[in-house]
Amino acid sequence: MSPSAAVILGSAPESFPYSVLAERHPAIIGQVREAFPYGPEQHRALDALLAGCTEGVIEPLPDGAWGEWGIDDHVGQSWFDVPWLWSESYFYRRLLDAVGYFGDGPWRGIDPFRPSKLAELDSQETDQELAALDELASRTAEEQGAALLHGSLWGNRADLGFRLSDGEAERRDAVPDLVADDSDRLWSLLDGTGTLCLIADNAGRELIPDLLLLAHLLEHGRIERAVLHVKPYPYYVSDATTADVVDALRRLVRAPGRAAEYGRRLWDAMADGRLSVRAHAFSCAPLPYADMPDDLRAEIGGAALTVLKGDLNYRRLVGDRWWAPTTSFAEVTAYFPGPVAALRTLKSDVITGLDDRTEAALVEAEGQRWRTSGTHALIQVRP
Ligand SMILES: O=P(O)(O)OC[C@H]1O[C@](O)(CO)[C@@H](O)[C@@H]1O
Repeated sequence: MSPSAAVILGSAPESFPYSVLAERHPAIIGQVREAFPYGPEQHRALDALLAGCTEGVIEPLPDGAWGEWGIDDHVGQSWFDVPWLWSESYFYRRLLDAVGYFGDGPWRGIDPFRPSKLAELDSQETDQELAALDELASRTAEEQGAALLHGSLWGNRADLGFRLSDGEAERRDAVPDLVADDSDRLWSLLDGTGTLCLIADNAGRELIPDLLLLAHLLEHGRIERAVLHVKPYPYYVSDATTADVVDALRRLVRAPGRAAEYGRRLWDAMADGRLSVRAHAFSCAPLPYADMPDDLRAEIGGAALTVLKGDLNYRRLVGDRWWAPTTSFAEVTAYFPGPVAALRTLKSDVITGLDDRTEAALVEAEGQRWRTSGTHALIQVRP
């Protein structure tokens, strides 16, 4: 029998999910309001959303949207009483409606999070991270691959340093930064044949290292093709869309040093089809990947490996549930149509696949803070 556990809701005061619904969402509304010179219509809609998201109930979406994603089961319920994953996702959809993103007016298609994404791309930290590529050039291909894999992993914390993994340091630590590390297994699946699907997470300082990793894998013949799955519309503040991929590639090709070479190779790979971008509607669904539609299942099932980046994708991959931390990652991902890897820094309560000793050491050192602090990460693979 496949394992099961209770779905995470946002209803428990003091819990992390509750704080996201009660505090983080109102703060995001405030930031979006500040970012653009919206008119009275948008301000009124944002006011209504602010009141609704903390004290109201789930309401129908325009044009009967989300019928296939369970909205009829939730209309009339408090935002805090439906699955947290569903409620958060619904918040971003409602926010886009409020600012006219899907409307017929002049604000159609304007990403309310674009200013913060661009600021990150333009930051000094991004300059420094790209400059690190010059130093990396003298390393072996394996060392470069390991560094870029870790860059992509820790980029999920927006704290990228192209860290060459220091195995010694990790053994010295009582609680390792990396709480599970299947990277050898991951490399063994990249044998040069087939397609890698990379299901991206954030734009800016996470997407840049994701792209660098893809450039390396293509250049060194570890994969034949890559498909980068991004969001069809802005989501969870910084999630990458096609426009963000374009911005990141333009940033790379204009950078000094080796970064531009990586950018140029990716640009060429886009032109000849070895790298493509996909923005499937289900990428913004409020549901776990276990519910993915048949066309996506077939597409992903044909890949040599699918890599899911980030915390939200991890929640959707294993199911946003109160798993016991030692629940088998292989069992909860058995439904996934093909080999799958998760690269994630830990930013929410969900966790699977830990061994007893690691869990005990984490709890001993930090109570339950390790689950949400973003200071730990994992690489988990189910071949
Ligand atoms: O960008 P990531 O790694 O997907 O993290 C986003 C995470 O932040 C949260 O929105 C909480 O703040 C989680 O719901 C989500 O899992």
